[in-house]
Amino acid sequence: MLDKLKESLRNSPVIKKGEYDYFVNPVTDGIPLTEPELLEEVAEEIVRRFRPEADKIICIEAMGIHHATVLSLKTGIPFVVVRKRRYGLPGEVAVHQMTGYSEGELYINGVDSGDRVVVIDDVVSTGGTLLAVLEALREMDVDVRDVITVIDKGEGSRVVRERTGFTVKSLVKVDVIDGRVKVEDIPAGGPHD
Ligand SMILES: O=P(O)(O)OC[C@H]1O[C@H](OP(=O)(O)OP(=O)(O)O)[C@H](O)[C@@H]1O
Ligand code: HPA
Repeated sequence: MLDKLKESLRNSPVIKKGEYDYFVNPVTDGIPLTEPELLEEVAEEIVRRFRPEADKIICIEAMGIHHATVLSLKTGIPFVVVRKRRYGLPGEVAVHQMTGYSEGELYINGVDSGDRVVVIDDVVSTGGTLLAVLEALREMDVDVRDVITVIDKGEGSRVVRERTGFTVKSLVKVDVIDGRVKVEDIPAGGPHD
């Protein structure tokens, strides 16, 4: 199960971003090469495990977009992208994103009070991105049905659960130890489901 994903993660180079150990992988960076079979394996497993049902999929620029695209094609659920670019459209909501190595603004458009949504991203690490987006969606009275990431890294999913009550559902757990990516299965129906 998820053999392509786990193999690609184990082979991911790790770079330092300041003190942060950053693994580089097609799922999270679109490099070195994003093979359709990997995207297919990831999306198939998300559908099989979590059966997403919603009015909209919400993904976060940039590396949530390719996963949302495949999931949208598979489920027929349309998706909207939380962008790093301000549009100034009526109702736009800006949130401040902080990760383990960067910070910036994210802009939510195309999401309305009462929408039933599934939030998807490539990875949760410190939880800073999901915290900002989920708190904004709660303020907007949006009905968040599921929060899904392909990869669970570090302590971010615990932080998100403690601060928002949402359980982040992920496919695999990774940690960087001595400059190498270690991958653990998350059993289907496990603590993340
Ligand atoms: O849990 P966190 O510590 O917030 O880290 C997770 C976030 O980090 C990356 O976003 P980033 O904006 O850095 O990169 P991207 O544009 O490549 O998606 C990733 O796509 C997640 O959104
Ligand atoms: N790799 C790729 N994307 C990320 C990471 C990482 O280690 N942490 C947060 N986003």
